[in-house]
Amino acid sequence: MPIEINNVSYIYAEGTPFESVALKNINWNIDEGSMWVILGKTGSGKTTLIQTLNGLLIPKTGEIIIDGLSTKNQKTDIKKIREKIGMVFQYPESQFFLPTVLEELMFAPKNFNKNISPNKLYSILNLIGLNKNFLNRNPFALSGGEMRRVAIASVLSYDPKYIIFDEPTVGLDYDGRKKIWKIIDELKKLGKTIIIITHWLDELIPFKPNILHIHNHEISYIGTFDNFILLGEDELRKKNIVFSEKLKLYYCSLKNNIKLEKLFQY
Ligand SMILES: Nc1ncnc2c1ncn2[C@@H]1O[C@H](COP(=O)(O)OP(=O)(O)OP(=O)(O)O)[C@@H](O)[C@H]1O
Repeated sequence: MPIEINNVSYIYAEGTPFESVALKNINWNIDEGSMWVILGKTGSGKTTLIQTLNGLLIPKTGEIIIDGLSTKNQKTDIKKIREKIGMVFQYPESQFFLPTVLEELMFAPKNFNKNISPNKLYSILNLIGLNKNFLNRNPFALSGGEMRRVAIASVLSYDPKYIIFDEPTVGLDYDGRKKIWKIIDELKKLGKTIIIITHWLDELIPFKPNILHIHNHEISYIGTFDNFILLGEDELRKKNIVFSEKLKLYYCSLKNNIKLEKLFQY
């Protein structure tokens, strides 16, 4: 199993008056090439969970194993884990710190002692839909959508096997969101394992990712996309999921076994 999360709990500031429980008894296996979405209302523990995956946070209770490497084993080289798990943060500008896009894209491979050929660089630019001229641009002087795509490119530059997206489409218009979902679709086709935090479930209908729903820091649902939707509007409202018109239509198509897939494509 490429990623195993075994009975993980996480408490911030444990043993102090500021103690705050973030995760309780999380058990989750992530297969290679699979796609997952993590849902849950604000404060439920989503960010904490993804931060435990690449060793940014080490749980005291339970264990996380990435391709056989435990994040809590003192002998594990945490850099090896970080190289496998790319994180695209919610606010891309928080990831940038160099004056040009080219330097941003070259930084991580250098850090992981990896070469990135010009061809590889151009294929990444092609995938994210930006031309060569962007390489000389200041990353802070790009539009929100362009910044988001450069942030994805900087993660792709070191070719991680697993890619985590924290709210990848937040703040973008329809066109910008569509571009991001198309990139994610390409990455899925390339065999990457993809984990996404989002609140907009209806945008994910074309992908039908597996769902991990967290409520009060515990897993309240783990399973397929369609079975989650089939829980229905009332049950999903309790899980803080907005049952949009699009989700309602999809729910009806599932209930009545009518194929409407084409309607939901980008
Ligand atoms: N650095 C921290 N110190 C103390 N408590 C924290 C810290 N970070 C998060 N928490 C608490 O842990 C719990 C889980 O937070 P987390 O950020 O993982 O939730 P989330 O589901 O990602 O929320 P959001 O959707 O708002 O990003 C919350 O109660 C939060 O207040």
